[in-house]
Amino acid sequence: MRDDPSSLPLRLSGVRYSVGEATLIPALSLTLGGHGITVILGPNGAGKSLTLRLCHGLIRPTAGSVEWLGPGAATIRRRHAMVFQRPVMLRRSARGNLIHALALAGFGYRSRRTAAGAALERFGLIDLADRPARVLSGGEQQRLALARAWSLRPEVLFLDEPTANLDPTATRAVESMIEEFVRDGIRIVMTTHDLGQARRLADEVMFLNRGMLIEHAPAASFFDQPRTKEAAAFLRGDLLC
Ligand SMILES: Nc1ncnc2c1ncn2[C@@H]1O[C@H](COP(=O)(O)OP(=O)(O)OP(=O)(O)O)[C@@H](O)[C@H]1O
Repeated sequence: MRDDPSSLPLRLSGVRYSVGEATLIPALSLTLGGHGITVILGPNGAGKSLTLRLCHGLIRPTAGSVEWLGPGAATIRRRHAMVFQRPVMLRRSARGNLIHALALAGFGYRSRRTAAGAALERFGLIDLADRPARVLSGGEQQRLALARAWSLRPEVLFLDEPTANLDPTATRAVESMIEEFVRDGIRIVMTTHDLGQARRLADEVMFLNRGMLIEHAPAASFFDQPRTKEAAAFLRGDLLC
């Protein structure tokens, strides 16, 4: 568990995001605090990835605000990281990719080698350490991307469909890593299209449709008693309009 001051809660107030004439997110307000795993659900094009990108600061709202409100929010070191559906690996070994990310984050020569070794050990990647990262399988690359994010010690980790295109064994391996992150005190915010995975992992669910937050509820009540007809239809597998 971390003992440094938290940068959470994260508050989005009246966030609009437009590209040209198109308003993709009309008005999003939400607060993320506490611990555990928030799963963002919704049909294709609902705005799940855009919401993660807005939270992480990869894109800026056209209107409204994204604010980290905790006492640790002002510290210089970036407190949040994001892992994408298709991880970007540099043309170097698995270990080299970790060391490079740690160097960019300001780790010294010795400490980045130690931290990279620790991440490879911790997540069962040591046998792959010297292989070129780009020849690793999709599941191995995703585990390496997660280990790379973990090694940077983020407080919050945004994961965009971390198991898309992975087989059940690789999916399970990634889910185990996510559960370990939570045990380490990392706050997870992730998207998935896998409802089984959402049920296995989520502490709370944010359900989006057409760029709007329709429900934000504890996972048990969302799955057992969705409050809106849109969420109920989504859980039944019906098409939403
Ligand atoms: N730069 C952009 N320019 C125009 N439209 C965009 C842009 N980025 C996203 N969109 C549109 O915004 C909508 C929401 O996109 P987003 O990627 O957040 O959806 P999503 O919920 O993650 O969908 P999926 O489940 O298919 O990944 C989509 O209709 C998408 O086409």
